[in-house]
Amino acid sequence: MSAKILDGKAVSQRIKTELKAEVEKLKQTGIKPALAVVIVGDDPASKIYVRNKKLACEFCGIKSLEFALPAETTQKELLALIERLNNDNTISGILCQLPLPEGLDEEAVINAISPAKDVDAFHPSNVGKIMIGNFDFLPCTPAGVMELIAESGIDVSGKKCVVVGRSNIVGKPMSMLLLHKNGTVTICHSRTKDLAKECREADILVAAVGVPELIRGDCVKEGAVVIDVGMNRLENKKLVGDVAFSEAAEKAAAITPVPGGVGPMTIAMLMKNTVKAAVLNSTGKN
Ligand SMILES: Nc1nc(=O)c2c([nH]1)NC[C@@H]1CN(c3ccc(C(=O)N[C@@H](CCC(=O)O)C(=O)O)cc3)C=[N+]21
Repeated sequence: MSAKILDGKAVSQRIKTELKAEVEKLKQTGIKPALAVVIVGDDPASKIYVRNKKLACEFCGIKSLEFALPAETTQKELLALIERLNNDNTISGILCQLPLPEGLDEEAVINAISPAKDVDAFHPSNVGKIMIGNFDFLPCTPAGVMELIAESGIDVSGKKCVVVGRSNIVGKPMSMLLLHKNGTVTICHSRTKDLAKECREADILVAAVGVPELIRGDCVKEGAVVIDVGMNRLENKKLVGDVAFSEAAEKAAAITPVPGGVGPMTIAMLMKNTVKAAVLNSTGKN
C-alpha cells in the first residue's frame, strides 16, 4: 500500500490564511490580537519553535512580543513578568516555553498564567474544562492533530485509537479529544506490556513519546492512520519523529511526515487560540 501523506504544512497554511482574514476584521472593531512568548534560557530546539511562531504571527497580523530571559532568572522574576503580562490589557495570550531551565518550577508558572490568556491550555482550569468537554482553548498539538485528521476526511467515530505517550501536554489531552469524537481509546506508555501488539490494533495510531523511530513497521496495522507527534533532533542534526516513516508508510493508509506534519499544525492552533483569546478578553474585562 502506498500511504497518503497528511500534509500539515498545507493545511496549516489554509488555517492561517483564514485567521489572517479574521484578524483584519477584528482590527476594524478595535480588537488587536497579541501573543507574548516567554522563553527562559538558551535551548536551541526552543529557538526554532519561537522563530516559527513569530513568522506565523507576522503572517496572520498578530502582534508578537518576545520576552527572552537568561537561564539564571529566578522564580520570583519569572512570576513577576507573568503577573505583569496577565494585567496588560494589550496582551491577548501568554505562552511560556517549556521545558524551563533547572531550578524553575513549571507547575507554579503554568498556574500563574491567567486561564483567559492561557493559549497553551495548560492551566488546571483549562485542563479540567477539556475533560468535561466545554472549553475555550484546546492544547495546540492535540488540537492540530484533530484538525489534520478532520481535514483529511478521516472519521474517528467507533475507531480503535491508540495513543503512545501520556504526557500532560500531548498524550493525555490527545486521548480526551479522540474520545470526544467517539473513538475507542487506549493509552500506551513505558510500562505497557506488549507495545507492538497494542499498536497493531490501532485504526488511528498517535505517537507522542519523544523516542526517535520507536514505532516500527511491525507496530502498524495494514490501512491504519499514523500520526507522528515526535520531534527528535538527532546528533547529525536531522529531525526525525517517533515513527520509522518509510516502514510505517508501507503499511499505513495515511501518515504524517516529520517535519511538515503535526509541527506546523501546532503553530496554526496557537494562532487560533490567540485570536480566540483576543475576542474573549475584549468582551468582558478589558
Ligand atoms: N509552552 C509550550 N508550548 C508548546 O507548544 C511547546 C513548548 N512549550 N515547548 C516546545 C514544544 C515543541 N513545539 C513545536 C511546535 C512546532 C514545531 C514546528 O514548527 N515544527 C516544524 C518545523 C521544524 C523545523 O523547522 O525544523 C515541522 O515539524 O515541520 C516545532 C516544535 C511546541 N512546543
